[in-house]
Amino acid sequence: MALLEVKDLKMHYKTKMGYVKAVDGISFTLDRGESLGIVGESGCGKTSVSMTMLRLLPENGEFRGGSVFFEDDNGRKVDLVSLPENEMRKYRWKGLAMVFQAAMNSLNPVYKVGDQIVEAILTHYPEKTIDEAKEKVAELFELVGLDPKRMEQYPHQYSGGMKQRAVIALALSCDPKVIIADEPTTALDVIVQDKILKEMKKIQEKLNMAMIYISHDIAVIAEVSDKIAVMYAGKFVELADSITIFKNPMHPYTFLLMNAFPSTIGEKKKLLTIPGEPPNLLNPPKGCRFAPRCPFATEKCKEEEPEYREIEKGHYVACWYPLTKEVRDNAKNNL
Ligand SMILES: Nc1ncnc2c1ncn2[C@@H]1O[C@H](COP(=O)(O)OP(=O)(O)OP(=O)(O)O)[C@@H](O)[C@H]1O
Repeated sequence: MALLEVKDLKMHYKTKMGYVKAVDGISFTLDRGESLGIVGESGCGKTSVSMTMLRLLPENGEFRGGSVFFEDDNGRKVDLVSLPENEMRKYRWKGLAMVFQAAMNSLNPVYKVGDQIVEAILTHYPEKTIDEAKEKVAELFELVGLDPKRMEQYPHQYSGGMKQRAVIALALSCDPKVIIADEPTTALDVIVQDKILKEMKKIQEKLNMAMIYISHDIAVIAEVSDKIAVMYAGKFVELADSITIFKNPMHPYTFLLMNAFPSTIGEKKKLLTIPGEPPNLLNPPKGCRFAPRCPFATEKCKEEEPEYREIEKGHYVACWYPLTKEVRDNAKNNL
């Protein structure tokens, strides 16, 4: 069984204008040691997916259905969605831990960085002594590339990159099985960003942890993810291993997303544009949500919603007319 199995997850935000359908039927699986990248434009619901999985919803976030099966230490399959809150707490941090967007600001400025992580460890492992917790923090500092002497310092004495490393150490402190990293490095300059991502990947492999990376940048995601899910307007439109996503993107949105940004490496390519704006999630289009912006859409796409289905092994696509190489080559010259 997969470590994590998310099935038809739905969560909508209640607003004065109606319901924002931010998570609208998301399904995927994640094995031990595997990494999944979730990519999509701002506002498509990436953060909402992880918040729904962890059940950290704001007051107006309404769970609307689905399951989040997690394999616990005893090999039991637990649906996190159905657990009472006090049970769920055992799975946050120890089961699934999260590195939030702008996580660097999540360190408390008035406490020493080391003490904050010691406290997290003692909360989840009350049987540990302070010395044992400190020893663990020192190990984690080494692991994320921080000098353990810095445990005695306050957050303002850290650079942005160092704070980010400390937050990663915090996320690792309870030995989670899955880490969800939501744009973990966007506040950092590109070089530091790249370095930290690569190091996170190494740590993930070393500890055989599963990882979910969230980013709007498909190039960043590709570097660290075994498989990639492309999200559009509250839904996954395509999911496959990273190589397949790049070599054989079948959903028009994936194809356009990959060809809409200049690449710093590789051949020079003509840039394609994605016309229009993402839909308003209060009232998404009734057929395929991408149809109004899709250069390949037909009347059927505007009327009927395509099923998200496995087209070839491990390759899921929600499109009435999955792209072939021929269509893509043609489009590169003619769009
Ligand atoms: N508390 C809330 N109440 C109402 N709508 C919300 C709330 N939080 C988010 N939304 C809306 O839900 C949708 C999904 O937001 P979400 O932050 O999950 O997207 P995202 O893909 O993570 O975006 P970004 O990359 O900008 O973080 C957006 O339309 C957003 O405006």
